[in-house]
Amino acid sequence: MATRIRPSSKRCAVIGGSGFLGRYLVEQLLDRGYSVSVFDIRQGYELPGVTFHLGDLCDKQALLAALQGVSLVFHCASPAPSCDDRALFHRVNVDGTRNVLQTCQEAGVQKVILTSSASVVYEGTDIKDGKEDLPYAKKPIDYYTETKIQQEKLVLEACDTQKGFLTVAIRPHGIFGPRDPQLVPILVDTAKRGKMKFIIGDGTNLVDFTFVENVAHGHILAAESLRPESPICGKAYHITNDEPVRFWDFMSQILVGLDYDPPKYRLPYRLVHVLAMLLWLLVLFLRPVLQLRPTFTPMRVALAGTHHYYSCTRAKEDLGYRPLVSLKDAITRTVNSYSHLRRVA
Ligand SMILES: NC(=O)C1=CN([C@@H]2O[C@H](COP(=O)(O)OP(=O)(O)OC[C@H]3O[C@@H](n4cnc5c(N)ncnc54)[C@H](OP(=O)(O)O)[C@@H]3O)[C@@H](O)[C@H]2O)C=CC1
Ligand SMILES: CC(C)=CCC[C@@H](C)[C@H]1CC[C@H]2C3=C(CC[C@]12C)[C@@]1(C)CCC(=O)C[C@@H]1CC3
Repeated sequence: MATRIRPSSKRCAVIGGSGFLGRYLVEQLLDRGYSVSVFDIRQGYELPGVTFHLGDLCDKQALLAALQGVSLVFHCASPAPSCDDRALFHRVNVDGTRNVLQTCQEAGVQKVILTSSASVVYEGTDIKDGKEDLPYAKKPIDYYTETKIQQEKLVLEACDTQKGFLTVAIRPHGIFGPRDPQLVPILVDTAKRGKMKFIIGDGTNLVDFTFVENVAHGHILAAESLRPESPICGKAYHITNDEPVRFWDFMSQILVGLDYDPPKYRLPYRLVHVLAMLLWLLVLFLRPVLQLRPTFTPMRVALAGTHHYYSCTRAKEDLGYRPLVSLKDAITRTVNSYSHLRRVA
């Protein structure tokens, strides 16, 4: 019979710890004196004090081995939203998360912190100062969001204070910062292809973009506040920069910071959305013979042309959360870190 190592409160595991957010989480945890194991399908970097366990989170035996002696688990692994593979999202985010919860219980883990997403309530229409009690989206904008909803429900429903198995979900929105493989690279690539000339809508829609260090900080506060008697058990928390910004101002600041021209011509939101829907239907129709990846998907157009910002009052009250880095400083640090993507004259 295998012997179980007694969990220590400063020993934690980060599932998805090789990824963008995961690595910041690992760095902050080390700074706070935790010993950290990373479980991921790839090893993204090397860092003294971090042990890597490579495997798929759907594989119970691999995960069980990585969770020995661990009392606290952060689960921030997911296929990238852009991959558009329904079966993969379901296998990893839903079945895989069920496996994470069962394996954590078997390994004697006491606390699970899930990285969910504020988009679990977003349906492509305006959300202004959205609170956590908004209902889950009935028509999620994509498969990624559909499975993030199911994932969050599984994790929050597994919370059982009697058994000492405690869970909480963090819902960040629009994470950005140095080393992000998504937001700035997509934006620069779009600009290089001459497709960043247009503002969709009137350009006044407000959105949350959240600096990655603030998101990691919110996760650690949640972990350290999670106790059987605390009000946070089984709840979801928005973590944002608490400074909603005009979507197009944010994009323009990054572009100008990297010497690209900001978008200046206005296009009506409804028109662009309908065109993106028609294009999407065409892509689906042609899919058996031709794989096309349009820049203007209905989901992207909705993200670019609607308000979607969220209140983080609950996190401030229950977790004592305050963003560590302001939006202004976050943008400066991010732009400076992407000097290799700067426009060459
Ligand atoms: N980025 C954002 O703006 C937002 C992100 N989130 C959530 O935050 C979390 C982290 O996002 P982010 O850091 O951007 O994502 P990343 O893709 O950078 O990190 C996720 C990590 O998980 C790994 N992974 C994927 N599938 C598996 C698997 N089956 N088993 C083990 N590891 C796996 C990935 O490997 P590989 O790279 O090889 O796939 C990657 O290393 C996700 O849950 C995401 O849904 C929520 C809101 C906004
Ligand atoms: C706040 C939030 C949910 C951010 C998510 C990040 C991405 C979804 C964005 C990163 C770059 C963005 C982008 C567009 C849409 C949203 C992003 C993919 C456009 C495609 C919107 C339409 C355009 O004119 C081009 C934009 C390129 C960058």
